[in-house]
Amino acid sequence: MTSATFGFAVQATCGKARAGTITTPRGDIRTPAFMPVGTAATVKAMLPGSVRATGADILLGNTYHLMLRPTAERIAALGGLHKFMNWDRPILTDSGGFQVMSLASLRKMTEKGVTFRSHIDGSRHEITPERSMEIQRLLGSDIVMAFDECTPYPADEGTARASMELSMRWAQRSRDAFGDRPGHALFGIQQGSVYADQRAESASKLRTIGFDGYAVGGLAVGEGQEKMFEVLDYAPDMLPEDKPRYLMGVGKPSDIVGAVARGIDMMDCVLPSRSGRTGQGWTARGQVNLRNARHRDDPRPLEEGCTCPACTGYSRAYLHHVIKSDEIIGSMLLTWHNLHYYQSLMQGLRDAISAGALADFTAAFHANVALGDV
Ligand SMILES: Nc1cc(CSc2ncc[nH]2)c2nc(N)[nH]c(=O)c2c1
Ligand SMILES: [Zn+2]
Repeated sequence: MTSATFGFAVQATCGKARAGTITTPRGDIRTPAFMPVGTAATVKAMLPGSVRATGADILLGNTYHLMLRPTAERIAALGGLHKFMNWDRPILTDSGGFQVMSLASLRKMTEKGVTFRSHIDGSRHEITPERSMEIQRLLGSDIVMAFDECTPYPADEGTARASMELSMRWAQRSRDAFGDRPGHALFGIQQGSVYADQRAESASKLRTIGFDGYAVGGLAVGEGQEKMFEVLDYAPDMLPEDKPRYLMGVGKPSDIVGAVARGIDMMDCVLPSRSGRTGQGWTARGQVNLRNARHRDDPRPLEEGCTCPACTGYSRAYLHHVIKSDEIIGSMLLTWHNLHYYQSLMQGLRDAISAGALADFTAAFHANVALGDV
């Protein structure tokens, strides 16, 4: 299905959890949704068709990486990011601030924006809310993120407040620069660290500005699952319930189950792809480290019953061998399996919410993980 405009409809709820659909001109996104990360215009070790085969409806791109190489102007001249990377479904792009703070050097932040030197070749660059909106427009992304500062953790109340207030001023400038782009969405990003009053002020400011969706930012920054859930016990409720809620940078499977139960509709994380390349397999029974010698004679698949190419075509012994030998197929198979597992988890969550049985699903999820890998 496609729609000329951007829309969101909730089809079912179970407690705070919602099952819904985001409609975009490039296709529908079933929520709760997990978005694979395609930082440099590729989900590493995967062809776009393979990403789709895992069940992904949308993937992520990165303003920071693409502005440095090959540049947004070059991608625009070549027809935009969808054509460039051969993915014709929705793309969400992050706005660049988070990556600048975590990757670039010689960073200088002012009210205007951030100047920095590229981690690739040391060249000087500047990102402002206006430049971030221009880059994401040049890329052609369907969901654009406001330019924000992800408040580091831990931050005292004064530091968190100054950071949140800067992000809210940048959110207004992002909205003003984005303009009116039917079929394209602009998402605001809530900050406020772990302080409920600041989270409320941030949400209120974002509502006043008005966005097509709202992200919970400033989490998954080292606070740990318990603290993250403590904030998620109230922060998503502060955001408009008729718009998608996106928790940025999350997470491992148990993070995802807990976040969905607290009202989150969209998540993204490099974990399934990045850890796949190091030989980590994620399964319903927990993590399996294929580098471990205990797998070298094991003829069984990574996960019994999994229908992905890694589990239907290969043994643990083979996966152990190609991972230890650093063969490219090892990254391909483990990434595919992990993304397939994550999408299966999302499908299970969507089905459980629609059946009003999320508590049972959650209990079974934790019971399976407790069984551990055999
Ligand atoms: N934890 C976390 C992760 C990300 C990157 S999400 C991402 N970008 C590309 C891939 N994934 C964040 N991004 C922004 N803009 N703001 C945040 O507060 C924030 C917090
Ligand atoms: Zn599998």
